[in-house]
Order: sequence, then C-alpha cells, then structure tokens
Amino acid sequence: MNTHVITPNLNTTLLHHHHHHVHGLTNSSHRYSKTNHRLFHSFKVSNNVRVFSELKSQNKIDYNDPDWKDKFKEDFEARFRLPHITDIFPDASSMRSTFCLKMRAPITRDFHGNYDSGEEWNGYISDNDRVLLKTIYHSSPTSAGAQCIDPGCNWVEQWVHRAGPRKNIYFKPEEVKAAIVTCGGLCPGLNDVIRQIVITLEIYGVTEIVGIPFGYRGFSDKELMEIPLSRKVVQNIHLSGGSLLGVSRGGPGVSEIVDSLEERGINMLFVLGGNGTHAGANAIHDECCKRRIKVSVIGVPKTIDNDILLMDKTFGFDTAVEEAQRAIYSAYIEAHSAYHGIGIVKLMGRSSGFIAMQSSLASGQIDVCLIPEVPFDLHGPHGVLSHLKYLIESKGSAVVCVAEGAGQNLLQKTNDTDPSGNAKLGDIGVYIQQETKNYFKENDIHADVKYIDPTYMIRACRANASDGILCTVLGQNAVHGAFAGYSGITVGICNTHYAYFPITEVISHPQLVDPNSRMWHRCLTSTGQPDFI
Ligand SMILES: Nc1ncnc2c1ncn2[C@@H]1O[C@H](COP(=O)(O)OP(=O)(O)O)[C@@H](O)[C@H]1O
Ligand SMILES: O=P(O)(O)OC[C@H]1O[C@](O)(COP(=O)(O)O)[C@@H](O)[C@@H]1O
Ligand SMILES: [Mg+2]
Repeated sequence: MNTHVITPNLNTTLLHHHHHHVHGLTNSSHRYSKTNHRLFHSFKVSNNVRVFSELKSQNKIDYNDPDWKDKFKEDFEARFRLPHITDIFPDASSMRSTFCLKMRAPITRDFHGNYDSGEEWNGYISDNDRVLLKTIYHSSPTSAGAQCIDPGCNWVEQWVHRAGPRKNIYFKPEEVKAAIVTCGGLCPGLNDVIRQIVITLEIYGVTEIVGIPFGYRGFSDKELMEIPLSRKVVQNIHLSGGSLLGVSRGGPGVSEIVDSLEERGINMLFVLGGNGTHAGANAIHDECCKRRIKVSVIGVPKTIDNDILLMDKTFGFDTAVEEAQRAIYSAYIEAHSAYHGIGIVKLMGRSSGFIAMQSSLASGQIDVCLIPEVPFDLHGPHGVLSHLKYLIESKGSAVVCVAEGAGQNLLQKTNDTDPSGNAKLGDIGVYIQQETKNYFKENDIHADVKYIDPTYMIRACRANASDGILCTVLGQNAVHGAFAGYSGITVGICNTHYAYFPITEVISHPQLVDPNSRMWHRCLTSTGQPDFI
C-alpha cells in the first residue's frame, strides 16, 4: 500500500489482504474485525509515514478541495449526531426537567406539574455543548501517535456531544417504566452503574424501575421475573462484585426483545454491556423506531478488555489491572523462589491486549508480555522459548504475561463460538506452559514452570475507588441521556469529560493496542523483551 492519499472507503477484502500480507495471519472471523481495525489505525504511506484514519469520513473526501475541512466537519457532525425521539415523533412534547443542580431530593408525587425550581441557574447542559475528541495537534504524520486526517496532518476540530442533564425532558417521570439489563461477561462496577441509574431515575421522579435478569435472556425466559428496583434495593450493591441482575451470553432475537418491551410497557432501557451488547442495543433502538414506539435505549459500555473506541477507558478496566497485579506478584514470587523458576500468567483480552500491557507495565515484574496485536514465535532463534532460556541462564528466573487472545495462530483452529457468536479461543496459556516444559526438557536444562490463570478473579471483584466514581458519572449521564430524549446512544469518558456517542461509532471495530504506540514501547522497555519474530 504505497499510495500517498488513503481512500477511506477501501473495501474490506483489500484491507484484509493487506493485513495478511504484513503479518501472515489467517482468516477467521476473529481476525477479521481486528484486521479492519488495524488498518484503520496504521496505514503505511510513502517514506514510512503512517496516516491514521480511524476518524476519517466514510465518504470520500478530496483533500485538494479548498473546502475539504468544512466538508469533513459536516460529515463528522452528521456521523456523531445523536439519534433523538423527535426523529420519529417530530411533535413529541417536552417539559421543564425535574432534575436540576438546585435540588437533591427525589421528586414527590404531589410535586408533579410544578417541576420548576424557580432558579435562574440550574446547571443544565446545552444541546450545543461539545467535547473535543482529539486534544493534540500533531504537526506532522511522523509525530508519535499522530492521527492525521489528511496527508498534510492539518488540524481539524472534532467535537462530540457533551453528556449531562438537559433543561427539557421528553418523558414525564410518572409515565416512565425504566428497565436495566446487564449482558455479556462480568466486569467490576456493574453494580455501581445499576445503583446510580436507579438513584438518578428516582431523583427525576421515576417510581417504576425494574431489572431484567440474566441479560437479554431475561426478556424471553418466562421463568425469569423482573426484579423491582429502588434506592433501598440498590443502596449497598456496589459493595460486591458481579451483577445484582445476573448476566448471560446469547438469548432472544431483537424482535422478541422489542415484543417484550412493548408487553411490559418499558419506555427507557439501560443496557450495560460490551460491543456485542451494544450491537444488540442499537438493533433494539432501530426496531423501536421501525415500530414507532417511544423508547429510549441507552448503553453504558462495560468491558474489562477496554476495547471500546473513542473513550479514555471503560469502567472496570482499572480494577482488573489492579487485581491482575496480585496474580503477577504471585507468579513472580513463585518463579523467583524456585530454582530456574518460570512463572506464566494468562490474563483476559479476547482481541486487545490492554489488560496484559498495563498490568505488565504496572507490575514491573514481567519479562515477556504477549498480546494479540503483536505476532510472535515460540520456537526458533528469535522465539519466546529461546529468550526464556537466556533469562534463566542470565538471571535465574522469568515471568511471562500472556493475553488470552495472543498467539492464536499457533493453536489448533476451531470454528467453535460461544452463545453470543464470539469465537472460542484456544488456550494459549496452557500451550505456552507445555511448550516451555518440553523445550527445557529437550535442552536438558532444569526449569520449574508455574502457571497461573486468574481469568475470572480479575473481573469478579468489586470496583476500585476510581472505577466506582467513573461508574457513578456514567450511570447518571445514562439517565440524563434518556430523559433528554436520545436513543441508540452510549456514554463514555473522553479527555476527562463525559460525552454521548451514537452506538454505531464506538463499536465499528474493537479498540486495539497500537504496536507502534509509545505505550507499547514503554511496556517493551520495562520488560526488556526483544521482538519474537
Ligand atoms: N451483533 C449483534 N446483534 C445483536 N445482539 C448481539 C450481537 N452480538 C451480541 N449480541 C448479544 O449481546 C449479548 C452480549 O454479547 P457478548 O458478545 O456475549 O458480550 P459483550 O456485550 O460483552 O461483548 C448477547 O446476549 C448476544 O446475544
Ligand atoms: O468465559 P466468559 O464468561 O465467556 O468470558 C470470557 C471473555 O470475557 C472477556 O473478559 C470480556 O468479554 P465481553 O466484553 O464480551 O464480556 C473476554 O476477554 C473473555 O474472552
Ligand atoms: Mg464482546
């Protein structure tokens, strides 16, 4: 790919081909989305200059057009425009909000009809408030981390919508039936978000709040009962990990879910989950629009993998990294105390290595960090095993941290998927453990290999303080978004501010570690590992 200007609408076949060519990875659905992403992230242009185009317009933009910037901005504005109830119901009426910064108590029944606090200043967010999505001006495409839109790396402001309470609301609190559902795998902080959504709904004056048990499955399984929620019920739920409501993968189709919403009279749906859940939430939103029913569907991104686009981080990630430290510490102690000890820790990360990278970096005890984004060999002169031999000979012990999605090309392929359709991965941790044992045996070198798989321990715990606060703000903003009349949106932290995004924009592909980033380089300088290829 030696063209200078990158056409944003390259078809995926071409993208895939390029990726294949560079890294020799094979074609599976798992690789497919990664492929897409990586190419969005690092196009090689002439002179080894990379042009980042993650935020490039979907439409072709001619950079020779003197007005290209305005066109880009227009296109960007359209892409990040938040779907609103009035798109379907142009005459939907709004009223003065029952929430404001001058009041704290839940609205009482007899207060209805007179929501106005009577104050001039109520601390609302204007629909025209924006958050700057990219805050660094890269003067050249060669500048580290440059995310240039055009080959000249010109500055183009990219604004997203600011989250928060609006002056006018599109739902009468007494007419709201709100539901919360948590889908996919667990993540620290789920209960904190549920708690905050309930508390904020009550402050608006909502009295009918329910939890849908066990993810989307709870919409179709007749045995599963709605869980009534109130401040009293959720008051202390954040003190434990997991989800009060339970989670699941798989479940009913979108039309069945929307049938169920109609039957139950739910008009606000808060969906806590990852990319799969958000794809579902967006499909539910679309179906509601199609059926012309007034429902606000709001997502809150949940993933310890931190693989949602455009956000500083997702809740639970920090906690998971912190928890992973314990496993790494144990592996280090075991390896260090054994004669020729080798500790291997497998961490989560289906397609992105953020947990493994950050945990390795934070611990300072990892010698080898392996992530899905960076291909590696186990065997051969540049392989991981030969480096482990060197470490054993030179310092007596070694600790390896491997993300579950790393090195899948080294394992037997299966076409197995989980009930949500996610590819089932081979166990790279066990494989590395076995290969390490064999390798040292064959080379007649003593090695004491200790394998630790803390997978579920790092996500079943309760949120740490910083994630707890993140969850609080996200949960509140989810409710503000629903009352503001938005639907098909999700909420995230963006340059330390909170923003609403159309769901489609944050799940178009998983966010990945950029192998050319300074952060990955920092990780490598910390471990001291060479390239294993
Ligand atoms: N493309 C999709 N469209 C609609 N629903 C989906 C889609 N992908 C996943 N789901 C549903 O979302 C839920 C969670 O998905 P999953 O991939 O397991 O977790 P996560 O949301 O954490 O990525 C499941 O109930 C699954 O059926
Ligand atoms: O064993 P489970 O429950 O399917 O979860 C395993 C998966 O959960 C994750 O931690 C997060 O995945 P989700 O975001 O899809 O929940 C993945 O890294 C991992 O593959
Ligand atoms: Mg997922």
